[in-house]
Amino acid sequence: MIEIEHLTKTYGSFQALKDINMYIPQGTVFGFVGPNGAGKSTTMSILATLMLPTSGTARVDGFEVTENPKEVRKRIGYMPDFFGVYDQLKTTEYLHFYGASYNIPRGERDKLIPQLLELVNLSDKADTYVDSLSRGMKQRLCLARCLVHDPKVLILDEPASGLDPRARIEMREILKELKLMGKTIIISSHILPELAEMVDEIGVIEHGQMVAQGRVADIQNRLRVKKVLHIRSLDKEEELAARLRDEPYVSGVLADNTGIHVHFGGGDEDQGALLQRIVTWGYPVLSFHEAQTNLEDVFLEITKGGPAT
Ligand SMILES: Nc1ncnc2c1ncn2[C@@H]1O[C@H](COP(=O)(O)OP(=O)(O)OP(=O)(O)O)[C@@H](O)[C@H]1O
Repeated sequence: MIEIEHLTKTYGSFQALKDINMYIPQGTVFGFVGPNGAGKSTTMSILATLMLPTSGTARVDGFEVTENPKEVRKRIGYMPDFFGVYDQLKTTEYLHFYGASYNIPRGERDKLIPQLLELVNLSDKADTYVDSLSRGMKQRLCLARCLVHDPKVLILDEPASGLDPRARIEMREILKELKLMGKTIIISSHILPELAEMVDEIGVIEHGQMVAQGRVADIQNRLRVKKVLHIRSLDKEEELAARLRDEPYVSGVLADNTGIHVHFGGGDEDQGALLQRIVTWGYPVLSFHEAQTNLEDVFLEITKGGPAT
C-alpha cells in the first residue's frame, strides 16, 4: 500500500533524508520510530503530498505522490504533529466543515458524523466548542477529521504526544479499532513500548537513514546478541550474583528484589551449561529464563544516539 524508494530530502545543504526505502503492505500497522530530528515528520509530509522530495519516489496505493497528488489525497488521512482547530466551531460543525471540503453531501455527513464521534469517544461532546476540549479530546477530534473521507491509509505523526496515560490508552484503543477496519496505518511515536503492543512492523530511522525495518519479533531476535537472563534462587541470591560475575559470556549482573538479571552474550548451549553449573554449585534455583526484550530496548540498541553525519 505504501512504497518508498530511494527517497531523499535536503533542506538547503542539510540532508534530512538519505535514500529511504520502505514497503508497507495493506492492512499493516507500521510503527515509525526514531529520535528527535531523525526525519519522521519529513517522510510523513512527503507521503501526505505536503512536501516535495528532492529525489526518489513515494507511492500510496500505486499512485506517486508528486505525479498524482490528488489521487493520493483521496486515499490518505493525515494527522500532523502540530495541528490547529478552529475556535469558533462546535465539534460537529468542525467535522461538517472537513466533510464538506471533501464534497461529502450534507445528508451523508449527518449520518457519518455521529458515527465518527462514537468511534473517537466524543459523542457527548458533539455540541461543545472545540477550543474548550482537552488536549486528548482535540487529538481524537483530529483523528476523526482524518477519517471523514474513509481513507485506506492513515498517516499519524505522533498522535499520542502530550497525552496523559489514560488519554494514550484511549488513543491506542481507537487505533486498534481502525486496524480491525482494515486500514493501513503508519504511526510515528517516541512512546515505544506502547507502540509494541499494536504495531505489526517497525521501521527505525536515525539521522535520515532507515537503520532497521521488519516485524517487531524478527528485529528483536536479530538484536538479541546480548540477552538478559532472569534467575531466581530460593536463597543466597546475592552470593550467586557475585559468583555469576566471573562466568564466561557474562558482561553484567544486577541483583534486586525481583531476582538476578544477567547480561549474557553466549548461545543456547552456553546458557544451558550455565544453568547446569548453578545447579551443581547447590543453589536452589526457582526459575531461570530469558527476559523478554521490549521495543524500548530494541530502539536503544539500534540507535546509539551518535552525532548527525
Ligand atoms: N523546513 C526545514 N528547514 C530546515 N531543516 C528542517 C526543516 N524541517 C526539518 N528540518 C530538519 O530536518 C531534520 C528532520 O526533521 P523531522 O521533523 O523530519 O524529524 P522528526 O524525526 O520528525 O523529529 P521529531 O521527532 O523531533 O518530530 C531535523 O534535523 C530538522 O531540524
